[in-house]
Amino acid sequence: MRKDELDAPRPHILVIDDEPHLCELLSYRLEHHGYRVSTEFSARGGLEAIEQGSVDAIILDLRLEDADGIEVLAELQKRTPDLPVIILTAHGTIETAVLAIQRGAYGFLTKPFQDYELLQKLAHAIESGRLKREVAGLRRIVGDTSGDIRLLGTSDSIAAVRERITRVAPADATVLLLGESGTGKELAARSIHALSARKARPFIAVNCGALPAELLESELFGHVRGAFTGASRDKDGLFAAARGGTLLLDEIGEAPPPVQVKLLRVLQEKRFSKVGSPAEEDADVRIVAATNRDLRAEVSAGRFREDLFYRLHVVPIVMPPLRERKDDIPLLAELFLRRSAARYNLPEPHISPEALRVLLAHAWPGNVRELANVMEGAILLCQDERIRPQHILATLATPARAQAASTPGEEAAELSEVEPPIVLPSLAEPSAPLPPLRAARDSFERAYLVEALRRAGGNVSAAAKLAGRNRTDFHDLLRKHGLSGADFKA
Ligand SMILES: Nc1ncnc2c1ncn2[C@@H]1O[C@H](COP(=O)(O)OP(=O)(O)OP(=O)(O)O)[C@@H](O)[C@H]1O
Repeated sequence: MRKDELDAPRPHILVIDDEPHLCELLSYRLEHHGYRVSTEFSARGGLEAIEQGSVDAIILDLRLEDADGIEVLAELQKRTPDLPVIILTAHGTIETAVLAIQRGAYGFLTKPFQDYELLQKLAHAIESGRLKREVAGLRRIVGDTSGDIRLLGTSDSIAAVRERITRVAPADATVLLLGESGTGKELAARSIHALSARKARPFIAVNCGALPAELLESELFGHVRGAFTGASRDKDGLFAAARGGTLLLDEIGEAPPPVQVKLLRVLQEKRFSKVGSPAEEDADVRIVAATNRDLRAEVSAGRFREDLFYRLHVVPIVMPPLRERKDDIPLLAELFLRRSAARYNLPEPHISPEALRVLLAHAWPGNVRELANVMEGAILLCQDERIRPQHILATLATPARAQAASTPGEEAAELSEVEPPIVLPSLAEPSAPLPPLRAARDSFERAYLVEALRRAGGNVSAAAKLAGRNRTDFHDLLRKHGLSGADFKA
């Protein structure tokens, strides 16, 4: 080994796998190649371990005894988005591994794997994590705002939301953000934090619907050693981590009843206790909650506590759906086009007036998130300086196609040429920029889902069957692409 290699700190790998034998084997192999290795046998232990910091990459088994690997991955992504995760999977679970990649895992290895595969993937993953952190650091230095927290748009309704945010942000009042998926609730929460006196302290978002009650409770409030099997040490929760800052309770409508009880106490008394401990601590945290459910209906149905509802409903802010503020579409579409062009290092095309009309005709069930995805797909399909209707239609849901195709004249002729249901970036065109594999795969996946829904007449179970996927996975895919079965019903 060279001297500089000896001096360099050894990359730290965290292995989360409930098979002790495999953990031992991986440690042995990786340590032999100069890595520092820690192992955890449970999701809970793994999540605790990354809080100690200093991990460079994670190897995660998708089948853990105490949690579903996909959910653990989502949690890891939320807490440490730049930390690369390599998934370990057995034969026969490749589909899940692919889903994990779509959810942000760096890569996957199928058991049994060869040393060279493991080492190669790890080296790439660590390098990619390092670059991401470096870029994020540079962005902070040059004040780049592509991770922007402003709610853009010139419509009256979004201007009213911005104004309300500006007014309530400095006060410490609890804010409840209501609105469909993809309307910008999380972005609004970040704006509130950034405009408040707490801005120098942490902003932490937690999805209350993603974890089982017990795990969520310990995530939020922490636990003491011995509180439950496997609680081998005291651990702080997110209320402690966000001290002085803001905690976004996302999908609050899905919070399990025991967690609702504890949250009510925090809102009433500003105090909480760790799981398993009688001692109380101050909750110096501003709470922002968000939901796409009708919380009043949840209260009436007995699924959400009425007292908690009133505690949260201090300052409600309703995020308008994109279809009700179509004036914002041109500006947002341009913005997402510019961002995607920068991301893929492509020239910035213009949106043709015909393409803009298609954008304006669509109902946007997935709201701003869907628009961002469609513009990303369009730039990858576009081969010159103009985004045309077919680039939009290739990744857009059916209703816009139907509405746009009824437009008279030349434009309708252009639209009728775009029927092929699944359009791939033209790989046969050597002069066209080759999109990154992942983006091309996403673009294809979306067009495929649109076609499956169209053929199944909007029936999600039937479409899932056509695609050979189970209903839950299929729903996840639809959500990812901002698609809804309802839009394909006759
Ligand atoms: N007005 C806006 N200006 C700029 N970007 C926006 C705006 N609204 C939403 N976005 C972007 O759209 C995407 C979805 O927004 P966000 O995650 O905040 O929505 P959400 O309502 O929290 O969705 P969900 O309920 O599914 O969690 C994000 O990338 C966000 O930055």
